[in-house]
Order: sequence, then structure tokens, then C-alpha cells
Amino acid sequence: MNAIVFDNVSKHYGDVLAVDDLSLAIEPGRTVALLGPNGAGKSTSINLLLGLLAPTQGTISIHGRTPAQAVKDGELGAMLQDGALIPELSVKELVDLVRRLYPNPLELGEILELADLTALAGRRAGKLSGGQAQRVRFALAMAGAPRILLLDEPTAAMDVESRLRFWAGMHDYAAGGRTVLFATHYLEEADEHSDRVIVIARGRVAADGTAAEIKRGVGGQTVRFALGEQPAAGLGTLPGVSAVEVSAGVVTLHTSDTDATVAGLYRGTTLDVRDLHLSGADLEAAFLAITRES
Ligand SMILES: Nc1ncnc2c1ncn2[C@@H]1O[C@H](COP(=O)(O)OP(=O)(O)OP(=O)(O)O)[C@@H](O)[C@H]1O
Repeated sequence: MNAIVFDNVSKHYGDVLAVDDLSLAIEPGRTVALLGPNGAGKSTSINLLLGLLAPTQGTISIHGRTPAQAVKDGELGAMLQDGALIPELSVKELVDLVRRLYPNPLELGEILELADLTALAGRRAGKLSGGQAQRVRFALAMAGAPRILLLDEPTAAMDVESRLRFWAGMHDYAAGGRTVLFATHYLEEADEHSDRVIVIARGRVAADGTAAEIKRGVGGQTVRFALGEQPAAGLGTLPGVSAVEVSAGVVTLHTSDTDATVAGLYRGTTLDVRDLHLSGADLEAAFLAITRES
């Protein structure tokens, strides 16, 4: 059974169509990035999953249950952008208070370790920096050991070091077969920390696949090498190649799949390939192309 299913879901806020007939399914154990520009509908989708908003149309199911039931059963943990913390409590007291609300919570020490809060356990929540408060929100999201973790722009306000530690904690949490869905506009985070990227733009799925597949889908990659005096005939028929340019003995192949083109070059031709350079479209270029198109 899928962990998360959106079935033709739309959400209107008055005249604004924030989510537009969205259908997608996420298998258990996946770490999925919901990537999109400002206003794409990421937070709305997460709030729909949590049952904080009701869809205008369509249905959402979480391990076969309604969002309300899934929340009640402790299936979902969420780290939202502005969750309030109780300022008088220490980090340890706050995390322990929340974990005790659940039937089978994680151990307190494990949560503090995963969220990199062990050294801050005695600090009052009201005295934390923005990035430290984010780590407490992460801890609270994991406290009940939910099978699905939803993270809305989790690294906003974190410095570089905190980000690294945060992602390490997220991967440790996900490693036990748990499902993680995180919203971000940071392309490099989607690229590095998910095994599936769903690009949404204007409330619709604009692309869906691994970061590598999405990059391949927009083309813009090249394979370049020194050809010298050898003939360029036949290079245009190599796998993935859409155009061939030759200039001053250097050939540039424009391709949608550098791996397949290079394999074809070595296996399917007898050319003496020297000074090989590959360049790929990065996720940023792919993202801009996709969100502009849709
Ligand atoms: N409560 C609301 N009332 C009216 N419009 C809203 C409301 N919440 C969101 N919207 C609109 O719905 C659209 C989707 O917003 P949403 O917050 O889901 O996008 P997002 O992808 O999370 O954006 P961001 O990356 O900026 O956080 C936007 O056009 C936004 O202005």
C-alpha cells in the first residue's frame, strides 16, 4: 500500500487555485523532495496531508486512511515553518512532554541525538536561535516515531553546519524504512537528499523522477572530445544525440543522456577519443526550464 496518495486533489482559496488537480502516489520508505518556486502549492499540499485544510475536490489517503485518522493514529509527524514552542520549558522538557503524548515514542536520548540537540538539552526554548528552534521542531516531529515525516522548508534559518547535521539526522531517521516528504526551494537539497523529486509549479506536477532523470529530461548536456583528423560521420546517430558540432578538430555532441552517448561512442565506434569532457544540465537549469514551461 502506498504511504501517500493524492487523487485528483484541488484546493481553492477563494479565487486562488493553489493546488490544481494533483494526483501522485508515494511508496513507503521513500525520501521525496517537493520542489517548487514560491507560491507553487507546497505548503498547501503539506497542510492538506495533515488535515489542517480540506481539499476543495479529490481525496488524500495516508496508508489507506484519511488525513484526520492518520494524524490521530500517530502516522504523521510534521515540521512546519512556524510551529510555536513553549518558551519557558527547556529543550529536554519540551521534547519529553511531546513524546509522552504518543503510545510508542522514540527514546528521549535518541531524539535529542537525531536532532543534534544533546548539547542544548538544558536551554530554555525561548532562548534558542532561529536555527536551533528549527532543530527542536524537527525533534518534535520525530518524537512519536511516525512512519511518515513531513518537513516544510526544514532548513530555513539554519547555517551551513546545522544543515549538514540536520540532513544526517533526517537520513538516520528515514533509514528504518520510514517515508519522508520535504518541501524546499533549494535545488541542491532536493538533488542530494531525496531519491525522488516532484517538481510542482502552479499547483500541478511539472516533473517527477530522480534528480538525474529530471536533468536528463531537459537535455542541455554535452559530450566533447578531440576528433583531430578523424571523420565525424555517424556521430549524430549515437544514443541521445540531438546535434553534432565540429570546430577546429573538436566535436561537441548535444545529448539528452551523456551516459548512453559515451557508452555508444566507445562500444559503437572505432574512434580514438581524446580529451573527453562531459557537461550536464544541472538541476537548476532543469528546474527553470520546467517551471517556465508549465
Ligand atoms: N490562506 C490563504 N489564502 C489565500 N491564498 C493563499 C493562502 N495560502 C496560500 N495562498 C496562495 O496559494 C498559493 C500556494 O501557496 P503555498 O503557500 O502552498 O505555496 P508554497 O509552494 O508553499 O510557497 P513558498 O515556497 O513561498 O512557501 C499561493 O498563490 C498563495 O498566495
